[in-house]
Amino acid sequence: MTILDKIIAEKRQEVARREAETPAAALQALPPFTRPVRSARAALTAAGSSGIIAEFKRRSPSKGVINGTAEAGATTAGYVAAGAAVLSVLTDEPFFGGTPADLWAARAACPATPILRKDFIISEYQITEARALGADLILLIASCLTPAEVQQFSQFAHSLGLEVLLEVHDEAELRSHLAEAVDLVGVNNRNLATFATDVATSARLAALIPSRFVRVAESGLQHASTILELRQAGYQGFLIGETFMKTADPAAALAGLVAELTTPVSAS
Ligand SMILES: O=C(O)c1ccccc1NCC(=O)[C@H](O)[C@H](O)COP(=O)(O)O
Repeated sequence: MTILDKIIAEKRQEVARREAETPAAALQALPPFTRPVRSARAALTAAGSSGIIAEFKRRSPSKGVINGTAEAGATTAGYVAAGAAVLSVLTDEPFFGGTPADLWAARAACPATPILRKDFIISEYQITEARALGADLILLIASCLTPAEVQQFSQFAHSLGLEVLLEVHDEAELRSHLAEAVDLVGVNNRNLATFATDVATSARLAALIPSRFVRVAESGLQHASTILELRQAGYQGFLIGETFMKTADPAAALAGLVAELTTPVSAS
């Protein structure tokens, strides 16, 4: 059993529990359910966008504790001030130490910035929950879903006004799961079964993603030079968690990266 199998098995129990506690109708009655959605597509493709999707990530199965003290509202507000185009907030508790309350806190602190609910979506209930928590887009992971589920969940997300980021890791997943209904396509450089991370994965798959989708490179990104290379390859979004969160000041780490991305290379 891989870690992903374990995450999904636990997620099925968690979702059943949450749905029994708070039915979808109750979520639909919460004020954020009808708030205007901010478009991640628009934020990533706007002129001058940093393209950075800055992630609030306390811990992970591959790295253990990354940051045991950061608070979601303050950290995401710092990210926005430092130039993040989009925010990502992990809401999985057992494996990542995130909570739905983290998403609430980020939403309250950053009303104008698109927020990705980063979780392992396996049911429409979680998409309704994402909307009620104040998210603007959801993640669908190809390796956890059938192509038919990607289609169904994308259409359901759109019916709630949410955008969809489809995550793939290789050519086969891209071929089998890419659906017209998704808005952004992310290439995860991390193999979720083995944790092996190689940024060359994004470079390899770039040309296979039709340009009508916003391309997002995910995981293992550390250096401005890598981001500049991936921009050349056609990427407009760069999902980064650990590189920022492992520092004492995640927002300052992001500000440093943004400064490097915008500093012209000297001709000497
Ligand atoms: O990060 C993990 O160890 C992990 C393990 C199993 C499933 C998902 C996992 N990560 C989720 C992500 O996609 C990353 O949080 C995201 O792409 C940011 O990655 P990084 O910049 O390397 O923190």
